[in-house]
Amino acid sequence: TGDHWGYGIEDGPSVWHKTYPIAQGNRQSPIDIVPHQASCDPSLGPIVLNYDHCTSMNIANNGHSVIVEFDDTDDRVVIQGGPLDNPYKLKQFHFHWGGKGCHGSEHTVAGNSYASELHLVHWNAVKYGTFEEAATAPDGLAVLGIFLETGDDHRWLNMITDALYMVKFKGSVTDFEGFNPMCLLPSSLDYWTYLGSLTTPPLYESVVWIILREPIMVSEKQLSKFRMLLLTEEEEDQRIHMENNFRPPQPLNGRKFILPEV
Ligand SMILES: NS(=O)(=O)c1ccc(C(=O)N2CCCN(Cc3ccccc3)CC2)cc1
Ligand SMILES: [Zn+2]
Repeated sequence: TGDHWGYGIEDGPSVWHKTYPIAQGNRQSPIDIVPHQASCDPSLGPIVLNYDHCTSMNIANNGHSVIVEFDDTDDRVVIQGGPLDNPYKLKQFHFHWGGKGCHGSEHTVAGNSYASELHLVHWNAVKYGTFEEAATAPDGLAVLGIFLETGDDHRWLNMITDALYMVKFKGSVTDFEGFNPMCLLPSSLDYWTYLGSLTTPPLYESVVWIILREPIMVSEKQLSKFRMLLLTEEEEDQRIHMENNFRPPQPLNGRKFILPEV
């Protein structure tokens, strides 16, 4: 079994529906966010993040992205407020990016895509026993999406990009402890929110999306280090670089993306 999906012509987003029919479901992600078409909901409060006790464990190349995993056995790293009825616990974060000089965000804003997009994946540990169980429930996951725009060097992203050479090959993992993702947040927590799905197989429709409106700035040099990652394993002869690992926007199907009263 294992994943035989990817982002190429043969195995990319346009054929995922053959193995994962939910790809053509009615709450798929990502979407194109058109700010002036957003609905206002004054009852939506601010997002509250509490990442202070950082319990990152490792950084890994899973053949689709680079992922930093957290120890979610404690209840310390949480997101709450906004559209969320419960506190959710941080499980992992990962990135999506483009090729050299190409943009690679998943969500777009009025048709414009950013260079990259960071996803902080949280799960509803109040209602569900495990991440895997939550990942199949309509209110199981909350993913915080942050856009990355090219500009100045991001001083804290270097901690991640400096570790990427250790996880060059698919299937590689290395210790990565004590990283606090608070350092990757923009100055404003203003957000849009909508109900959607995982943007990779199995594409479960289990995600409350919270997309921050303000991007963070990273340098082209930092982004180029993500493209050094390989889709292929160490023992393989072929070396295929990991880039353009993003799904394009999906039909809204009548969904609204909402912003709190500005
Ligand atoms: N781009 S994203 O939408 O933010 C995103 C979020 C989370 C994942 C994620 O963690 N995985 C790996 C493992 C768990 N599966 C679910 C599962 C698979 C098999 C048995 C039960 C649940 C989901 C994919 C992927 C993508
Ligand atoms: Zn993602």
